[in-house]
Amino acid sequence: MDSFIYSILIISILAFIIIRLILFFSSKSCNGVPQKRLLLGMLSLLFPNLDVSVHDRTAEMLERSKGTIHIHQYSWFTGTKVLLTSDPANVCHVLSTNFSNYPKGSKWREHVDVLGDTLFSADFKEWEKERKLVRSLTSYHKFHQATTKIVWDRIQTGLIPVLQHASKLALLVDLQDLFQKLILDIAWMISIGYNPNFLGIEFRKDPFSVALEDACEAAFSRFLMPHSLWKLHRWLGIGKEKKLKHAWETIDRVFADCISKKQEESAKGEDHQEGCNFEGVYCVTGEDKAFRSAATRKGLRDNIVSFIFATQDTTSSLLTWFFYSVAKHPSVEAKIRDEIFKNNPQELNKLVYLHAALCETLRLFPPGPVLSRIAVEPDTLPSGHRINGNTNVVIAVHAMGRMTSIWGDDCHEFKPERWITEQGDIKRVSHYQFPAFSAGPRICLGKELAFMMMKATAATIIYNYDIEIQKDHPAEPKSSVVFHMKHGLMARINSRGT
Ligand code: HEM
Repeated sequence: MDSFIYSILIISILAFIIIRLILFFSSKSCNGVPQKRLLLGMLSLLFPNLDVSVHDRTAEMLERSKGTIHIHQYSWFTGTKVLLTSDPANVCHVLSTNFSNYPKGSKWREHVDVLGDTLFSADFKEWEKERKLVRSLTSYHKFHQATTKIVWDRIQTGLIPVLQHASKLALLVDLQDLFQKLILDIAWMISIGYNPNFLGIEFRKDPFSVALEDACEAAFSRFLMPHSLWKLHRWLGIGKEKKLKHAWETIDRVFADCISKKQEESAKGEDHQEGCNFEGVYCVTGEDKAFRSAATRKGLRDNIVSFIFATQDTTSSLLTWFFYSVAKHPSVEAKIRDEIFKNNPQELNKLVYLHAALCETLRLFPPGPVLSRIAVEPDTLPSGHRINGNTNVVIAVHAMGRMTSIWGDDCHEFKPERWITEQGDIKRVSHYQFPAFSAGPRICLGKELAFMMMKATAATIIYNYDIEIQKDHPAEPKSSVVFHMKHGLMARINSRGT
């Protein structure tokens, strides 16, 4: 029955799309870009798993239209007009100068409803309050000390034994899966001081990461579909909505399990993280002294799930693309290793070339391929485009990393050197030109933490092991709000005996 309803739905949607495409192609060109190319570009944004080179074509198309495309015709599909931009001046205007006119909007909140009511989905006053709360945690000096300790401890006692085991038995392992588990354990430790130990030589199933990935895919497909269509899917309990329902249950179950185990540990006096995690921050700020009550437990659940999502999906995705890129560029790997040997793998601030190689990965494979905002009032952008209220402004973060107008003719090359000044420091690049961590008042709150985790993990692995990526492994991105690898990254790990 389920597949019957699904087939009928797919046939009617396809018929609808074909008719609309015929009408679409018969209309005139937009900004001098032929409609066929425009459609291809839109499709690449909507279905990033077509292949990575389609993203290059989106960048080309944006370049031809001077960085901005106003797609009036697209409104038939989502019910909203779309303006796609890669122009740094527009990015600055939307994310900073005219910030109050560009919230994420109520649809965004609905698309990521699995995260609950948190900083990520809030706008205006509610967002200000949430941001203040999370900031009070991330800028707390004890939080930095505690996170650094947690990260190194998980690498030494969690990651190294797994890599040693895989190396000894010459196992083929999925690096993406390893990074997801490592960062997940770290994120749980940071948020409530409890280690669920997903990373281990038993290669235990990790239902939480799978659930988060499914939730990301469902959120992405909601962005692509007309509102009423995904709601119909949800009502019928089919497709990605069915997966999301299961994912939601899993997330809630794992959350409840971790919280109760944490409470057991606390009751036994094994709590070593007083005042520097989410549980603690509620106490530190006096926001929510009674967080254990049912009403505030939801607040705690939403904040923790969002924090883990922000930390785990982004950082593990970037680490995966980093090892993929480094494997394709042995000279870069040699330079990173040389730098680590000259310094100490734990002195992360001295590892400038490694930092540059991570920035280069962020440029070419940003974990968040697009940023989306909704205009409240009509506005004129610095590029001269006039938009109506309710226009969806999409910042093409992924395409921006692949544009000659921003990065020069060698923009497709993986060249960490572009991030290093003549004095040997990291080059400062405007966030409006490189919005991988977003920019303006809503800029990512975890940039330093992310770099610390990525550098510590990468330095440890490159210092101790040779990573041999499986030949001809397909490196395709998933169709998701996060740029995960669709088939993971299979590799063998050879110990260097250092
Ligand atoms: C490579 C790693 C990371 C990348 C590329 C990244 C990127 C981003 C981006 C693009 C946004 C803006 C999203 C939007 O406005 O739609 C964001 C927001 C945010 N990130 Fe990160 N992030 C990373 C790691 C982290 C980590 C480790 C944390 C943990 C503290 C974190 C915490 C946050 C928070 C709390 C926000 C919401 C800020 C707000 O809306 O005011 N991120 N991040």
